[in-house]
Order: sequence, then C-alpha cells, then structure tokens
Amino acid sequence: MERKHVLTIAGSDSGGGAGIQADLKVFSALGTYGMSVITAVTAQNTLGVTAIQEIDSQVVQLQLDAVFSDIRVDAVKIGMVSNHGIMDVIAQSIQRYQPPHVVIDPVMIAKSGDSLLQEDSIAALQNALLPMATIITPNLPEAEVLLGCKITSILEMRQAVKELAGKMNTQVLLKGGHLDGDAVDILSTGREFSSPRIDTPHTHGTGCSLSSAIAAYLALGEPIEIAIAKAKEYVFQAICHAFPIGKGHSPIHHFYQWDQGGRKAWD
Ligand SMILES: Nc1ncnc2c1ncn2[C@@H]1O[C@H](COP(=O)(O)OP(=O)(O)O)[C@@H](O)[C@H]1O
Ligand SMILES: Cc1ncc(COP(=O)(O)O)c(N)n1
Repeated sequence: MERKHVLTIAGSDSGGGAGIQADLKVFSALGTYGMSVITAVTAQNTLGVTAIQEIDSQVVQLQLDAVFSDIRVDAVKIGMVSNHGIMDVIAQSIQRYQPPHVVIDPVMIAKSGDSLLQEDSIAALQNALLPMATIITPNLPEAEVLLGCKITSILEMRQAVKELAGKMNTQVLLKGGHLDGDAVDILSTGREFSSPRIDTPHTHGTGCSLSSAIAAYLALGEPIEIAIAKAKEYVFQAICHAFPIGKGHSPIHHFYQWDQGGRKAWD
C-alpha cells in the first residue's frame, strides 16, 4: 500500500514527550511517514518549560515551502504556534497548498502551567488559523478562552462544543481530559468518545498525541468519526503503558505495541 505522509507544524519539546517529538512518534507508530515544520524550540522536561525561542516566521515559511513544494502531504496537524506572525504564514501556506485534512490543536498552556501562546495572539488564532481547520481539538481551558465562559461538567461540554463549532465555523472535538470521571471527548456532531479515566500523573503530551493520531488516521483514509475513535483508543492504550522518565509528568508510551510482540493492539 502507498505510504501516507503527515506533516506536523508545532513546537519542539526537548523532553521528547509533547510537541514535534510526540507527533513524529505517533505518525511512525501508526505506520505513516512524518514530517515537521518547527515553530518554536522549548527547553522543557517532565517538570516544566524553562525557555521558549520562537522561530523567525520567514524560516517557518521556508520550512513549509520546502515540504509542500516537494512532498505530497496527506494530512497536517498544527500544534504550538505562539505568535500571530507565524500564524499568518501558516494560514497563507494552507490556503496556497490546500492539504486535504488539517487538524488544529489550539495549544495555549502546557500541563505544567507554562504559557505557550502570546496573549495578544489569541485573536489571530481565532481569525487567521482556526478557519483553516478540518477539525479543532481544544481541551477545556482552551475552549474556555475561545468561548469566554467556564465549562465544568459533561452537560456544559455538550452545549459548549456546539457553540464553539458555530463560532469557529468548523468541526470541534472538545476534550474532557481535565474533568473528573470517565475521560469523555465530545464532537460537535453530538457523538461522544468515552474511556475510563486512568489514575496516573503521566499524561504529558496526550493532547498532542490525540490530534496527531487523528491526522494520521485521516491520512490513512478513515472517516472523521472512525479516525477519532481509533486515535482515542491509541492514546488510551499509550497512557495505560506510560513509564516514568523524569521527576514530574512523564509522557505516554507511543510505541506500547512494541511491548506486545510488535502487533498493533488497536487493529
Ligand atoms: N487520565 C486519563 N485517562 C484516560 N484518558 C485521558 C486521561 N487524561 C486525558 N485523557 C484523554 O487524552 C486526550 C487528551 O486530552 P486532554 O488531556 O484534555 O488534552 P490536553 O493534553 O490538550 O490538555 C483526550 O482524549 C482525553 O480524553
Ligand atoms: C512544544 C509543546 N507543544 C505542546 C505542549 C502541550 O502538551 P501538554 O498539554 O501535554 O503539556 C507542550 N507541553 N509543548
């Protein structure tokens, strides 16, 4: 079968658990070919973020042109984009090259509490970048910023996801990782994707990994609801098999299937 090519446009996490590093691991674990356009370099580990160096928007542009002018892109995942200059460059490239699927994780704050988006760029995120999406995958704090109200229950999530989809004019998967009880994600069509909540501190990079897995499954030809269901199962299994690597919130085990004799457990 022809190999599918998936591009991540995101920030680098030196600890290897989130951002570009997580995205490329997911693409490989799911049998696709991964490419990366780096928007920022973070000095980061399981405890937090100690520095952020944004990449010059012209260099982001050149990375985008290098990939799109040479290699077929079957799906794009967009993660950390910290300023509006870089957002504009990405939005223009998406418009120019028209990749078939664009999954946007509107990354704002890391699990450690560190800010990954300049405050004056939230409007640009909404106006320039999010309209390019096939689907956006905010977590609860991000959805609260985009909507300007609190979301504290599944009932409020059901209402919020519809409002967000209307406001952003795109499909929305609202992730419930930050609530208590079962981990329920709700799609703006009304479909709900639920898994038991795993009692673990090792969830660094779950959001990055979910959006990358959705992009990979879309590239592989799955319809959106199947892509989400498979991506959620992949992340669930990867959380179940997470192993501690540092003193704080460790990442999930992207290649957990290797511990199971090399078979893909989610097939
Ligand atoms: N403890 C957990 N147990 C099971 N699933 C989880 C857990 N934490 C997060 N998830 C799932 O991981 C994915 C990422 O969710 P979330 O943590 O809300 O995103 P983010 O990393 O952007 O904050 C979602 O599918 C969510 O339901
Ligand atoms: C470069 C980068 N991108 C995204 C995240 C969000 O991941 P998480 O919410 O799990 O900390 C992160 N910590 N670092």
